[in-house]
Amino acid sequence: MKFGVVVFPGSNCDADCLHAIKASTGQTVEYIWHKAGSVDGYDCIVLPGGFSYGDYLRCGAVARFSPVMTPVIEFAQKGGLVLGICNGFQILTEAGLLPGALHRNKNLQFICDDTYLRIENNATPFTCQAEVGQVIRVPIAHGEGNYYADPEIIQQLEENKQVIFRYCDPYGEITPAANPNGSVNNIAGICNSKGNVLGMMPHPERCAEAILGNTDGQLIFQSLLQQWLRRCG
Ligand SMILES: NC(=O)CC[C@H](N)C(=O)O
Repeated sequence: MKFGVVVFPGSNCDADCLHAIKASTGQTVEYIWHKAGSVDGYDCIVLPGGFSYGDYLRCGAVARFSPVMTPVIEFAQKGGLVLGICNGFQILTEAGLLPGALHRNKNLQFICDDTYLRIENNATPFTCQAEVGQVIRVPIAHGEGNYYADPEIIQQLEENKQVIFRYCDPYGEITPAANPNGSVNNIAGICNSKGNVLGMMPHPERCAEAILGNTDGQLIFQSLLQQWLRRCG
């Protein structure tokens, strides 16, 4: 399986992603420069976290027009796997590959903290190695992570089980206190209706190695590998 991690000007989690995906899956992982005109040959595209284009206008609003986004959108529309982490999630909403938007955090501050996430759906390529209801600990680091969509969109997301991760307490309870940024329904990550595009604000690449004291993030990368082996192996 071949992963590609897109590097935008201002990405700062690209190296972490490349390293964590390699360490978690043993697969080939390469950088893709934002000016690339093609993503041919990749099985999964990762849009990493960071401050693409200095977060000018809104987070992700400029990166969405990077040349690489044309082939990434085509790849996603053909069913290719796309994972957006933090700034990557923001870029996916700006590009229209995922519904809704990431607003400023409710407290208007940049938040860097550990969060607990409840896995809401394991019938996706990103969570097939997880149990529904499983709680994982994954850090966040963002200023604009407050997920918002119109009530009709939220209803659709909930009915179609497109909410994949929800902020919860350590016991899996979805409480207002466990919601770090004001996201509607404690939403931390969603997928598109086909299930091949996922955006999440927390950073699995920052908790995917024993030396970091937390390997929970491996679950996402290992799920991607397992579903690929099942389909193509
Ligand atoms: N870690 C990140 O990707 C941060 C995303 C974005 N710059 C924000 O602050 O919300």
